[in-house]
Amino acid sequence: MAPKDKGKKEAPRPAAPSQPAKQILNWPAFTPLRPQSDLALEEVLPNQILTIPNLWTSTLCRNYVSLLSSLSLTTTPGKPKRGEALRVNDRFQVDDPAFAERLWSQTALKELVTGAAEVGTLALTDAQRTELWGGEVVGLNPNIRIYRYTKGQFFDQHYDDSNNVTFPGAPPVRACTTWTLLLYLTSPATGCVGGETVFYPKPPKKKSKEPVPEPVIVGLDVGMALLHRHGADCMLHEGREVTEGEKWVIRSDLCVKR
Ligand SMILES: O=C(O)CCC(=O)C(=O)O
Ligand SMILES: [Fe+2]
Repeated sequence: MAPKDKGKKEAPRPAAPSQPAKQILNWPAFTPLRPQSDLALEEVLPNQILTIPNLWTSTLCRNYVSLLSSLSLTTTPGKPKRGEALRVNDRFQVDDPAFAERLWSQTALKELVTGAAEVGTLALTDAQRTELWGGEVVGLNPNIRIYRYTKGQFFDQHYDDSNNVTFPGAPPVRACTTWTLLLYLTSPATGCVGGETVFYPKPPKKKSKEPVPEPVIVGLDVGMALLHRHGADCMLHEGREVTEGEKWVIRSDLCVKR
């Protein structure tokens, strides 16, 4: 749950189940990729916002954008329900456990997040890592969302909720989401202007003389993954308006055992 009374929530998933991925998409292989030793988790705001620059190469991002451009995306309604954030973008959603597993295991994500990589991880004990991710990370949310923002589109301020997820298998693994994953496929280098993801630290109490903290602005960077804590400790955030070109993002979430 997001902090109470402090802002809007992202709209829940539509009730209608997504279509099986195989009927729709043949996701290209994750190639080329940089060697894992070139990649690192970077702290933008410790405990809240982390990035992995170049998780995907620009070639891979370009190939995905050209595939995704052929999909028929749904434009979200301009009028949100009460309590939901205004979001104007084009999106495609699919339940695809196999793709989520590939994105987790066939990129540097799993090794960097779990601390298995030799370089580029955060210097944490196992207990600190469990605390950071909110439990034992088991993979990515199979609910994969693709966003395209064209000129004038944006995602207004909101909090991301935690959701329960069940990973298929024998036995199935019961998990819940704890961090949002955004993978940016475009940036100013591909002609996309604006679209930054902006986080608003909690303002000080009314009587406090503390200054209002500056927002944390994460600019788009082709192939960069952004992870931010969600659920009860989610920061208020938004996807700023795109003013030129197209912003493409793949969204999933880190899942921990429950
Ligand atoms: O597109 C962005 O920069 C933000 C997306 C977002 O906040 C979300 O998917 O919940
Ligand atoms: Fe969000």
